[in-house]
Amino acid sequence: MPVVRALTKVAKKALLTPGCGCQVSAVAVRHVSFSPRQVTNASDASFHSVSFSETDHPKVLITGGLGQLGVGLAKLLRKRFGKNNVILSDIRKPPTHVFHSGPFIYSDILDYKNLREIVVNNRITWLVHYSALLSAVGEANVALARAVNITGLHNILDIAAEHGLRLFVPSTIGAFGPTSPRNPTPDLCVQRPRTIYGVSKAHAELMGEYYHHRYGLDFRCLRYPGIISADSQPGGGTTDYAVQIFHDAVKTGKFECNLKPDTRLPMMYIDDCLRATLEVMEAPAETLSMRTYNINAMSFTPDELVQEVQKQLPDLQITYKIDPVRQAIADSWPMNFDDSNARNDWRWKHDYDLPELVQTMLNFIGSESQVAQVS
Ligand SMILES: NC(=O)c1ccc[n+]([C@@H]2O[C@H](COP(=O)([O-])OP(=O)(O)OC[C@H]3O[C@@H](n4cnc5c(N)ncnc54)[C@H](O)[C@@H]3O)[C@@H](O)[C@H]2O)c1
Ligand SMILES: C[C@@H](O)[C@H](N)C(=O)O
Repeated sequence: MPVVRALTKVAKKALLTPGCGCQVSAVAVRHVSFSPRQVTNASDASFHSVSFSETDHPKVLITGGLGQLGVGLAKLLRKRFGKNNVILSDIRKPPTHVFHSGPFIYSDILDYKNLREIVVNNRITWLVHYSALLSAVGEANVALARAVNITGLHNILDIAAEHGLRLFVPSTIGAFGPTSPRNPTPDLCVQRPRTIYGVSKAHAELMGEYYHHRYGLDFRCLRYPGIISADSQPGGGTTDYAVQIFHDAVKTGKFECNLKPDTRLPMMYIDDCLRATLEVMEAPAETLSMRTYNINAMSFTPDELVQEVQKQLPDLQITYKIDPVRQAIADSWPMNFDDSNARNDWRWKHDYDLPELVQTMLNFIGSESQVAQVS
């Protein structure tokens, strides 16, 4: 299915599906006796009620875990901390293989009381907050994106502060805008994003850092580039073309690209992204000179990606049908990301450049499609 149609379908689904977070108008009003607003100085942050010895494994909750990144992260964290120490959650129904691979729980991040109950009953110590509406879907439904990405984040921050959790919230290249330096984009510079997604992520960075300084919240944030994965589908972003091309190339030998051939964006293979997430979560606090870091691996245009894929599949045919919404977003985003602070502070290092990415994606999708043909 062409990407544009797939996106429209995702956006419509987000608008129409009951329980997809659309109960925005009924956002839960908080009835709690504690609020970080009641904490009067940073030293009071020692109220943390959960006893968690450093020698224990963390007990992790992942919100929005059924999207492109959550299932892979759960797999990585379960390998490290044990299957039952990592709980996936979402508002969607998990596929059978995910349901049987470890603990799964329903959680709508707009339901503050339910979220708190899950954290308390499961003695959660780390929270990875993945729920969000991405850039293109967000522009198609600003009210829902504002509710999930901003109101939802407020719930997460309060619960994390209240229960002394280590909190990871991903940000994005989309937290920058047309007035930011684009080549390269450093950690600290002008941030005036022009999408609701970008505005909500810049807000998340600032709120997380504020809670860190004000209440001692252990907030950690990475700005991810566009993430490319073979066994999970992107949720409606501007960088989705760089995933879809591999599926179409293997299955039909044709690809219609919705960005111009010379649109350069930072990108990363999913294994690097998930490993970075674990590494920054495990980094000793004293190594973190900042709480929000750019991370980077490679940067390419559709034309450069096509040329690399054509080294393996020379018959691949490309056409361009530009989506004006996505093109305008991409034109306002960084072309190259400066991640030198992550590399210096906690030794971030990517494994996959463009050739390894293309080889890995084609191997995975190619072998999957062979299995499908046989069965
Ligand atoms: N994938 C990327 O390229 C990329 C790049 C930069 C940053 N990020 C960030 O990483 C995180 C995960 O990204 P992803 O690609 O897996 O996203 P995704 O869109 O694939 O998945 C998001 C998930 O959030 C869930 N969700 C929506 N409303 C919810 C609600 N009210 N309560 C609970 N869950 C809800 C959805 O059901 C979905 O499964 C997001 O915060 C995203 O902004 C992703
Ligand atoms: C870059 C990232 O945040 C997401 N893949 C998007 O395009 O919206």
